[in-house]
Amino acid sequence: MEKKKLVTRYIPAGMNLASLNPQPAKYRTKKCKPIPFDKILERDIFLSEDEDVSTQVVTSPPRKEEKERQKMKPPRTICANKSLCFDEYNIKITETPGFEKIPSEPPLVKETTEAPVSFKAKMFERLKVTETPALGKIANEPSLVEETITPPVSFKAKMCERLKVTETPGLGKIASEPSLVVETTSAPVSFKAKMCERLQRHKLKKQNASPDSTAHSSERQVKIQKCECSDCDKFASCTFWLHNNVTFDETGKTVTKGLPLLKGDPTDKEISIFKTFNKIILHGVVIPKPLFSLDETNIDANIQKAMVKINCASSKDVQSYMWPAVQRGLNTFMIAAPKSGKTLAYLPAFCSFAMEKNDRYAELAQYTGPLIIILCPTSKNCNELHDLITELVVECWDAPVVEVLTENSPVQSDCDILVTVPSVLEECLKAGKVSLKRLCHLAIEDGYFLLKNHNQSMEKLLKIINIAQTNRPHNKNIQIVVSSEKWSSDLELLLRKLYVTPLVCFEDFLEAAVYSKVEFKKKKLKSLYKLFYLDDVLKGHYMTHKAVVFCEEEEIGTIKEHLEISGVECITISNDLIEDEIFENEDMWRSLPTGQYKVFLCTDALFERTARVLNANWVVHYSLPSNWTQFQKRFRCLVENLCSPFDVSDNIYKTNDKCSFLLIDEACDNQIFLDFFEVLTRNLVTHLQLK
Ligand SMILES: Nc1ncnc2c1ncn2[C@@H]1O[C@H](COP(=O)(O)OP(=O)(O)OP(=O)(O)O)[C@@H](O)[C@H]1O
Repeated sequence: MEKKKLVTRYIPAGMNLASLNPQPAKYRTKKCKPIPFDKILERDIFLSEDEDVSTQVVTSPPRKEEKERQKMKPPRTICANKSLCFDEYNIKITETPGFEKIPSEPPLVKETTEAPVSFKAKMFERLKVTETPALGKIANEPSLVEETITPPVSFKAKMCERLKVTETPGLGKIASEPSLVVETTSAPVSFKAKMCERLQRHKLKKQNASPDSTAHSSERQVKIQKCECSDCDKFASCTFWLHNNVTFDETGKTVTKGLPLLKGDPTDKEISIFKTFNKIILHGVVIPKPLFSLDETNIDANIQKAMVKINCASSKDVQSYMWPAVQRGLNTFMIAAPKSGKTLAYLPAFCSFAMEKNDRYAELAQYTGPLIIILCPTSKNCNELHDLITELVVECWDAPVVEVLTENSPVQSDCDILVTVPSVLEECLKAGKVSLKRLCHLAIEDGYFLLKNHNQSMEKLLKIINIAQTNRPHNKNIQIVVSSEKWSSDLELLLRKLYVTPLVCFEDFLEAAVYSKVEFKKKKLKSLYKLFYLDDVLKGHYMTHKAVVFCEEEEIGTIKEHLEISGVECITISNDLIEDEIFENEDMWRSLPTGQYKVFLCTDALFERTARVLNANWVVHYSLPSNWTQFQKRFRCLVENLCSPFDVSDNIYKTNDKCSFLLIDEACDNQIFLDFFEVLTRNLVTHLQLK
């Protein structure tokens, strides 16, 4: 049926129409029974075909004239119920398909003189009929009907209240609820229009939810009334981290979700490849081909120019592997020394992503919130990072919008890169000032520090991001990049919990040993007894556990002699050997079969001249080196036996599979000892909880 707009006038809710505008007796119906609202026919609401809609009146005529006009008018049969009286008052109804059609056609009844209260009653009646669990029940309808003398605002306010209370994410909020309450003198049509629009939206969403609309997707399809996981329950009941136009609770709607950030139960044996490239240890399911210069990457040309300007045209060791990995969207953990280029390993790629947002993330254009979040330990770090980004994008005409958030304040809606600290992000999410709907990349600077010292905020953020990611109405995943100077049990927990196993990259052999759960043993004793202790450690084990012993140059002769007297065979390299002889010795040691191993005895300086002493099981620190860096480098001898925490079984310590023995005597350098002690404590406590 073709719809026509109806000319009518505003009747404030609650006003007794009969008293305002009494009808001549001849037009009054005889005790006409009110007809329930849901029985009203479409034709009762719309004008008949021959009605001239061009004569729509927008303003009410003067009351006297109007009365006269009413008297002259023949009785109308437009409304089945006088309480609607749409044709007689200037209410302009813009009926939309959102209103349900009324199926049965009751006989038409002439206009009645019933009070406008019935309009409210009908509205309630109608709402009751179309009641859904999402809208909830009206608690005190009868009393509402009685309140006909209350000002019109109360009806609207109550309706608003009701809508507000029963609001669900599926229905979305009415954009301007407060104004509805305030605008008590404006025409109720706006309220009605909103109701219509809302119903229409609801109906449209139902239509759009046909399986075909998402059938093309190859990702996980989750049928959402509400997904059955408890996370979704949480999401449905607590929407503070997302704004309110997400549509998840639509009956029968199929939504394609992205992969979660975290998984429920960690599984073993996930990392299959462990590779060592000169100074870099990589562990991951896939290891991308390294790139050694900027022009091999897909980083934006203008960002490359900026990198060249700051003398970063060729990659640092970590960057060689991280540039391609980050570019491919892999989750990555990089553990390397301070100023080793960790930030510039991911930042240029992230800035490029933000600049390509119109192509790369076209489907996210309708959402707000940052595409990239970078979490730093302090506000100072945030500002430094902001400066670095500015340096990188200075030449770009389409530079991303970058915002540093160091206090709880609203984030620009067009922000692409948000740099902040965990506690502030947590607060902003709670306050609904940041949306995660567009988030596709998350960088955690100094992961060791953040997971240890901001563990509670980090815990919440990771969980919230995980929930948000699995409940967003699109299938984009969130890439996570963690940079850190140290490895810890907190990082291990995060590694195990990430749904997509990351590529782990170490530039530090000691940190890789911590990662691989090498057992660290220490013995404090007088230097006189060190030789005897060394005997004890090696005798009976050295043939089955390849050992490298580090000592001072002047100690080599004594140790070798002592060990040989005890029946422990050694291979030594000393300063008087030329390169070829060193190579021969290390080659021989490398190729010894199990059960016939010999101890490899060397100094730090000589060890640095070797390239292939990589497959030891034990590293014995007979003497400490002069600095911490040399100490860290000693762990290179274990590198071929390192494995991921996924591969380490519980009884690893009982097998003495990979061990470090530290002999501490009077000559021990205090600082190295303290640093080493700190390493020992790393795996003792896990601060993060990601249940
Ligand atoms: N490829 C490169 N070539 C030359 N210099 C580089 C390169 N990458 C980074 N640098 C320089 O190294 C310094 C540190 O870089 P970056 O901030 O990326 O390291 P980082 O490991 O993240 O540092 P931090 O320990 O402060 O976190 C910067 O001054 C930067 O200019």
